[in-house]
Amino acid sequence: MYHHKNKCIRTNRKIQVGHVAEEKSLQVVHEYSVEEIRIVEDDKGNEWDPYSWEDQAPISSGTEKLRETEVEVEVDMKKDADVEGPSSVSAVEESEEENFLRSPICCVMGHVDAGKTKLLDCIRGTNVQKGEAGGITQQIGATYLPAENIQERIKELKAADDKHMKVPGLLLIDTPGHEPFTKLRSRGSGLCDIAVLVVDIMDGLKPQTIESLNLLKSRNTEFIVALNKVDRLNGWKPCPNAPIIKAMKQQSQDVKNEFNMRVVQIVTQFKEQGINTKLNVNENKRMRETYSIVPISAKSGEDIPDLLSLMVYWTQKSMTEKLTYSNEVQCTVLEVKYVEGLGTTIDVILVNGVLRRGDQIVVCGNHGTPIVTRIQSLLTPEPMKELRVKGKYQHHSEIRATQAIKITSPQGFEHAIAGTALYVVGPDDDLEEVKEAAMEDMMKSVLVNNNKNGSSSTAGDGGVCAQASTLSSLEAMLEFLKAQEVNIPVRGIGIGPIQKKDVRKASVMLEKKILAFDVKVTPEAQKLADELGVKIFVGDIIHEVIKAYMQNLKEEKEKELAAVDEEAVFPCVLKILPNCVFNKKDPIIVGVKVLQGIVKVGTPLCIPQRDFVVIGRIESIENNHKRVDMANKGKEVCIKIVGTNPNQQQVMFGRHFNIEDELVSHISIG
Ligand SMILES: Nc1nc2c(ncn2[C@@H]2O[C@H](COP(=O)(O)OP(=O)(O)OP(=O)(O)O)[C@@H](O)[C@H]2O)c(=O)[nH]1
Repeated sequence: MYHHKNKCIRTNRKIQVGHVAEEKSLQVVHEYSVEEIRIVEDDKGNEWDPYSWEDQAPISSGTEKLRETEVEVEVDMKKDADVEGPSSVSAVEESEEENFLRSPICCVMGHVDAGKTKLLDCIRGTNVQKGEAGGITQQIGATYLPAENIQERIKELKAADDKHMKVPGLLLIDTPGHEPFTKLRSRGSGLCDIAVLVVDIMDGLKPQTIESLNLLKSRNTEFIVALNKVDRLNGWKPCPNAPIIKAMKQQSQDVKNEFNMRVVQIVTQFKEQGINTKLNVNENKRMRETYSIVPISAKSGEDIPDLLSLMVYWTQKSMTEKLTYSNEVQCTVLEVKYVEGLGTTIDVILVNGVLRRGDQIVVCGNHGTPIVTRIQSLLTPEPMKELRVKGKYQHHSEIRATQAIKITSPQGFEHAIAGTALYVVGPDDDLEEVKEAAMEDMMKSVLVNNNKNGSSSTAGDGGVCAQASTLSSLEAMLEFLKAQEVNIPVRGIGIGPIQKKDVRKASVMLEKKILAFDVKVTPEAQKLADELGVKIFVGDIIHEVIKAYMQNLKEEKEKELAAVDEEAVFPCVLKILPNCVFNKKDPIIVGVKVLQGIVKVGTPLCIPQRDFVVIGRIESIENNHKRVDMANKGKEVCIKIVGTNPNQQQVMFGRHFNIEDELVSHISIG
């Protein structure tokens, strides 16, 4: 017996169970036929006789308001006989998993003022754009478009007749176009299955269009170009909601000429970015190689149905695997927001799985500790409304993906971090493991992002651990560390006070150093650090932490060289190889052949032919790009020579010595 707390509807010889997308429509997750059903009883105790339904007019979506009905369905299905479903959703999920598609997530991107919000307003029939501060999108908004609404919008299209909509809807995410919002943009685009790149036909490609394009390219995300504001072409005659071909027929030759000229210009601009595009006049069958351009007006509505239809049919046709619904919860925090009366809430995108009221969840916390709480309420805006816009929320006991949801919890989400994953703690999960996984995931993504954006931290095995009080201060610190003049590679990161586990992590690294910004070191951690030889540089100002680290590095180098001084110098004679002078002055980097003896790191070198002028000391030796400590007679290696005494005159290849001179170990130096 399955207990369906969802709304359901009866149709001829069938009962459909699912989630209500809006008053009159149901996102069907299971359909039982008359033959499968034995008893159906609703929450009022009324028994529904399936066999008499044949004679009744069907009660189906669009004909009457759906009732909040709790139904008990006793189903005579052998394959489901052993399954005890805790709720409607889980009762159906196993049998449906194979062929149930989730709604695609579509991210709307583009340069500032290209018309992203206006486009969404036009699709929804709302006016978010006017309500935004200065008309600028400040956060990522999300809107769910149920299939029924999409079908309504595209019903006039010829192509819609012979296509079947398999996805339950479309989740649209509006991202800000202003420069400071790069992080938000990458957050939104990271979630999306397909994107709409909005380009103003009058402006063409602008810096943030190119930035969005690069994000999409780096993530291999397919996209459609919405060439917006066609109504701004001089002399344009508006044709609301008309397909572009029809609208173009109404235009004068001058308008057509200007349109063609601008399209050619924009196609060329995309080509310059390595992207092939073409107007989507007939169906674009080579969409992966050639991206479609759909000319639209978000103001007067031209070609919007075509754009919607392309988004839906292209995703469901080409991304079946990606869109196949999975029970495993995949959920990302998009925004952390304080809402009057609700406290600090999180807006999440549920990509897969089900969230239920009362679920225990784990979310990454800004101070290094994860937030463990329970879902107090699951809220969605009314369908076709935006999550950002204040209004009435619908309350749910459970929600199946794909959806944008506002979540509240008893203690709020004050320190939750946007852009990180939300985990549900299942009955068999170990809470500690889930907490660790949540924080690990976040740390990894911060480090990967940092490395991707040009950090040198991947160079060699070296690198420090960086730790700060909050995520944003950690990100700021990482920015400083990778600045060209500093360039300190980072191997590990952490948030919050330095504890024993952080010291242990650093102790297994080559450098054994922690740079700590604005955090405390627990006494136990400091004790362990002393035992394990981990150096911790702490400070409230990033520059000072870096300065202390640099100073220590310099002192260590000097100590190393001094230690080498005390060692016996091995005699060697080196010949400079032709075309192998890579740096002419301090540090001199040259390829040499060992003619006599052994060349070792630390060996001071001089030039007998030039009055034994000392050119410096060998700091490192590389053989086939690998660091070595020494090289024997006959070997060809690359050596780096650093000056020994800052007060001495700098020796330079080409001025003080040249290719004919042999380099010889200087036995009496030090
Ligand atoms: N004529 C015309 N104006 C439009 C169209 N689409 C948008 N606009 C106008 O362009 C301006 C910017 O539109 P928005 O929708 O706020 O642009 P946006 O891309 O969301 O901008 P950000 O949120 O700042 O990134 C507004 O004044 C809109 O009214 C269009 O199709 N035609």
